Amino acid sequence: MTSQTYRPPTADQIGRAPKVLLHDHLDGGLRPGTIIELAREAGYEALPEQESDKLGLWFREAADSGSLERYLETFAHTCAVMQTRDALFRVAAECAEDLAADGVVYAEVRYAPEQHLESGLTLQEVVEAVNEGFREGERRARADGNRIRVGALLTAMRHAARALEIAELANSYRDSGVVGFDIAGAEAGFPPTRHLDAFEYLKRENNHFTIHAGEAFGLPSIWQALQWCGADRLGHGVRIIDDIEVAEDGSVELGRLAAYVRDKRVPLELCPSSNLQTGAAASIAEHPIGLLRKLHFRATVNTDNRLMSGTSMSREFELLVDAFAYTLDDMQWFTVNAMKSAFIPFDERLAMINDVIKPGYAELKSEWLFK
Ligand SMILES: O=c1[nH]cnc2c1ncn2[C@H]1C[C@H](O)[C@@H](CO)O1
Ligand SMILES: [Zn+2]
Repeated sequence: MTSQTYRPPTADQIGRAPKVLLHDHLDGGLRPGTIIELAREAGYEALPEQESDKLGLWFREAADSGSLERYLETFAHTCAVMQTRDALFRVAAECAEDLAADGVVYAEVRYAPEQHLESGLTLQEVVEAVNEGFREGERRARADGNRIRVGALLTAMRHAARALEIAELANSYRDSGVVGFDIAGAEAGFPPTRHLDAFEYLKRENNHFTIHAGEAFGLPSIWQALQWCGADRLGHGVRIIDDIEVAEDGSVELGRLAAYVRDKRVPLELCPSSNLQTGAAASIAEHPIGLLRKLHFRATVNTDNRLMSGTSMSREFELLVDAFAYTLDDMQWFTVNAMKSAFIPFDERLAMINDVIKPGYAELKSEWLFK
């Protein structure tokens, strides 16, 4: 065996590798057992299953519909049990704990405050409960020997009309735990420009935002998100592939928009498993991430909704390693891309890359020498 031999990272190494997560929904990542307990406490009787394994399976199967609209229907159950301060605190704390146990060192977790007002909480109370939960989860992780930092992204629902209000909310908490803004929900029929006032406001405030675009709808959505709204990153953005042509001889031609996205280093928050469920890709092996990585787009790997996809950051990387024979160097590349694209200040991103991510991968990459 020479040092040139391909050594696929083992599942254990993938688990221990430092990982960075930019696209994860708080209401898409609850533990099934927690949903059942919270539903009992809240008197919510519409859960389709009462046993946690069965409930987890139900979410995965119900989300496996091939349509974003039907996929989104499953969130009615998670949002229903996230209506009190204690429930939000618990879900946020467990989220940080679960991510840290999976080797995630930095995460931006998003949710839509407007979906958590049914029991009388104010928008501010929602944000504060989630922030306190994240801090608690960070502390619990530390007690378990794991290190993680979690920032919140506030999402506005694109079918609703509260985007400016939520953008103002995000801005008012920018120094206390909220690192940016997003819009989510059904994409077809709800173009990003519908919320232009929110994006223009955030730009005037020198604040950061990402936009779900190019998931269920194609290039026009990506184009609007970037050129009309000024998004810093693209949530998914996977359909940028429609603007890339690969000829029979393997030569590649980028259209104007794809060239812009690559030239400007626009981060793509790719979510492979989620895309299989909503129909944006047929299999992991056929997922555009393979080509986008080869072409050096600023691609990142994300979970989207751990509950609905039955996934984790480690699992997403395991699937990619199987499909594309990725190495620890590839994993490091995706992870550094993600850290470069995070919404926290430059000096913190740099320290994360140089003092946490690179040493973590160096340690893993040298293990074969001592076997
Ligand atoms: O992948 C997605 N695309 C669009 N919207 C999504 C996706 N995953 C979750 N959402 C929605 C449903 C949640 O209730 C909301 C806030 O997290 O965001
Ligand atoms: Zn999403």
